[in-house]
Amino acid sequence: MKLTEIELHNFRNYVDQTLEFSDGINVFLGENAQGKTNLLEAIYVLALTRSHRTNNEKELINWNSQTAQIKGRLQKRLGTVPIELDLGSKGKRAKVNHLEQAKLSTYIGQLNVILFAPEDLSIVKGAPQVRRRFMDMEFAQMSNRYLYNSTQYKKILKQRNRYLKDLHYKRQKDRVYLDVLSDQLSAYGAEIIYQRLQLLKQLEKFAQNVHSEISQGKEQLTFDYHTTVEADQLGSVESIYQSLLKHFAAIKDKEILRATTLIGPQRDDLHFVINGKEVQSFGSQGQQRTTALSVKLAEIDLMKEQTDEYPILLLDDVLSELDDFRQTHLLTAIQDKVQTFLTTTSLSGVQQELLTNPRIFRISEGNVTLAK
Ligand SMILES: Nc1ncnc2c1ncn2[C@@H]1O[C@H](COP(=O)(O)OP(=O)(O)OP(=O)(O)O)[C@@H](O)[C@H]1O
Repeated sequence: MKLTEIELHNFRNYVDQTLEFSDGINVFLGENAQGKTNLLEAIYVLALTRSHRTNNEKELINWNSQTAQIKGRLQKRLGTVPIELDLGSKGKRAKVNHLEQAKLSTYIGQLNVILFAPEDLSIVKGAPQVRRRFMDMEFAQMSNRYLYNSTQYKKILKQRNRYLKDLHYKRQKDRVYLDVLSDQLSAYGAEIIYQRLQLLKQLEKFAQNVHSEISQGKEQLTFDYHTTVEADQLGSVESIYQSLLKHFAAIKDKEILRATTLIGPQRDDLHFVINGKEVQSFGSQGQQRTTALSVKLAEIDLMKEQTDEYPILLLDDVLSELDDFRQTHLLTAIQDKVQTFLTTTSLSGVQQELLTNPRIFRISEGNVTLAK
């Protein structure tokens, strides 16, 4: 899938702007606060009807206007598709092929995007819940079964935690109901852990390729899923279920004392390992950034497997996070695969002669000129 053209009316600091894009790499180049990210945001909003930067949609509309409009032309395998999003005080209106869509859900998905912004570094550096959230969000998008299991799991987890509190504070005696909840939680938990492992295996394969390419084969990235389930019990849903049940039985008193559930997928973590060393603890800043980027870029391949079309890639201020060598390798690794849009204040670290057919837009105070 490619976005061949975008037209903006009163979107942020763009009153009337039309841009035609390259199939490969498109660069929005300029000083700070000139409107680079606004362009990337416009593409994101066109795709998902909401911004990655703000929940207040009024901010997206130019200060001197009441409405804004973003139009895009998509090149898909089956032909050209015009899409359009209108923003105003009465809400959003979306069109596909000039036809207004009754529901935004039929519109979203026309243009698939993957965004990588500096905040995504927290997948590597952040707390475990960031990684669990990452897995849950990604895998729920890819698998209805995963979404179902995690919804059920959360429901039962809530009940179980409430019951543990009752046992703790109200000194309730009936532990049989706790066993029932432990059994249900183990069943859904086992499904989740098993599916995470399967999907992580696929993601790891893709991330390994990207990482190896960016680091020129010097670094091998592997994933390590941390869970209380013993390594030799991870092979099937049934054995994970049995293991969780056994652990629940063993820690019953402790859980009542702490009044909360102490094991399960909501406590697991994902560790990233480069050449045998954990990146979170031992990786350099550059390695941590490359890892986050590799994991994010691996989603491109997973999405392609899923939807049969490549998404487009948005990179917000990512180059400055990488050394010159990795900047060039990142861009050459992705340029023939996926249409890319990136914002940067400088391209001096990139060997531009290695880019095929890049289009470089220079942005200054909301004015766009084609530099190449
Ligand atoms: N609703 C709006 N109407 C008009 N101008 C706006 C609106 N929202 C933001 N701007 C202007 O957009 C500019 C910021 O643009 P943007 O966030 O794209 O910067 P940038 O070029 O990405 O900079 P940086 O490199 O610092 O991130 C600011 O000058 C701001 O005043």
